[in-house]
Amino acid sequence: FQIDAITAYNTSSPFPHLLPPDHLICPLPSSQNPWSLPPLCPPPRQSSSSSSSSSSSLNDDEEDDEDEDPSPDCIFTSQQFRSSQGLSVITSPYLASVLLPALSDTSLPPSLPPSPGPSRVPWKIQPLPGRGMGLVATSKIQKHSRIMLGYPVLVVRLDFINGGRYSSKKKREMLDEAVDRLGGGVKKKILGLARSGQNKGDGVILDVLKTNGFGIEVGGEQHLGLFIEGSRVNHNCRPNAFWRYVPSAMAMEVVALRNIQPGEEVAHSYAPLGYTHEERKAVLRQWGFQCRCALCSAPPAERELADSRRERILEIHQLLSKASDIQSSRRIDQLVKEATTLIELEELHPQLVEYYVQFAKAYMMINDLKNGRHYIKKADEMWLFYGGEEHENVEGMNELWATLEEAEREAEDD
Ligand SMILES: C[S@@+](CC[C@H](N)C(=O)[O-])C[C@H]1O[C@@H](n2cnc3c(N)ncnc32)[C@H](O)[C@@H]1O
Repeated sequence: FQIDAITAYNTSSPFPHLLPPDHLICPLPSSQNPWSLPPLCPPPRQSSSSSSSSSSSLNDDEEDDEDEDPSPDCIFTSQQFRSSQGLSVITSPYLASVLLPALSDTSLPPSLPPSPGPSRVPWKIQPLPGRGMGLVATSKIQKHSRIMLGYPVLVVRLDFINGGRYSSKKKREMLDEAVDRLGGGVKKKILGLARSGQNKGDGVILDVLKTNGFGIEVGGEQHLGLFIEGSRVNHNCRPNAFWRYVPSAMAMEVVALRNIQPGEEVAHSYAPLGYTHEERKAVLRQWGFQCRCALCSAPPAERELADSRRERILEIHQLLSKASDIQSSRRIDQLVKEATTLIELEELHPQLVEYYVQFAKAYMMINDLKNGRHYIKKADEMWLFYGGEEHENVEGMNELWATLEEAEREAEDD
């Protein structure tokens, strides 16, 4: 199983052998050290190496790979993080340094308070048939409003988990230590996320991470973030919510895609939007469960209709990528309208971001710059909403604007 995805010194460490030689201690002057305990850096195995592309897992101790990363993964802990919620990180010293600006509570914008405060949340966590615990709305939730705000308790570099630089035993010890450093209350909450059947013993933290971790990027590298309440949001193939990550604050927001009525479950999609039933099944198998959302439990005819619409949406994407062959603005208008309607029928609204970009490119290919501008603007607005101001495609959008503006200048010159 391949999964995608920060702290003071504990003298009672159960792993004294993990204590690093001097040169492995993160070299921060103590006055600037944001971590409540000294980082703990067990040396990686001599002959093994890291590899995010490796197929190794915790059960595969003998993995070797060509790219060698000489830096160790260390355990960093801040017990003060977010009004003393606490945070442990397992990553390289360099990547941990990337997180430093996000650690302080005082630099957070007003929209991202360090703790939820006394305000009442519009949901509760309760058992749901066939889906374990889940989030259920207790009052009406407005479209596009924030449903939940959370900060991670654990962030673990994916390469640490999937790579072969540490033995399975060492990985488990480090994960246990990272959680122990957070104190009994947080540890209990983390263990409370374990699947029934998974006892609280060996390897349980890894299992909790695999089934609940959110993929987040730190310094361009994938990490898994564990958010206690966010972990309770189930999957739905027609989601009514999505999650948005704000890297500079390490904040996870769950946001409503549409109005949600009291009693409705709040769920987001763990699989890429637009996949067919079989494609979703394959992705969710990796998460270790069989989906029991309304669409997956619907009669075959309903699922087939959804599949055929999703296949057609993708087909239109491909047709539009060859818009220069079409050369008919009427035909492009038709395809744009058809894709928009199908995306709405399938309730895949976040997919519109990608499609608006495609519509813009198609119009630009046939020199319809007015429509090109219209859809770039719409895509930009949607990227901002779905991805936040720090969204991953800021550069892509800037390039698209630059291409359009150049084409507009050329058209004016002509
Ligand atoms: C991130 S957790 C969500 C919270 C979880 N239900 C709980 O009780 O803590 C993911 C797990 O929830 C269950 N789950 C989530 N969405 C589901 C769905 N649509 N159908 C069935 N099980 C689901 C699966 O067991 C999955 O491994």
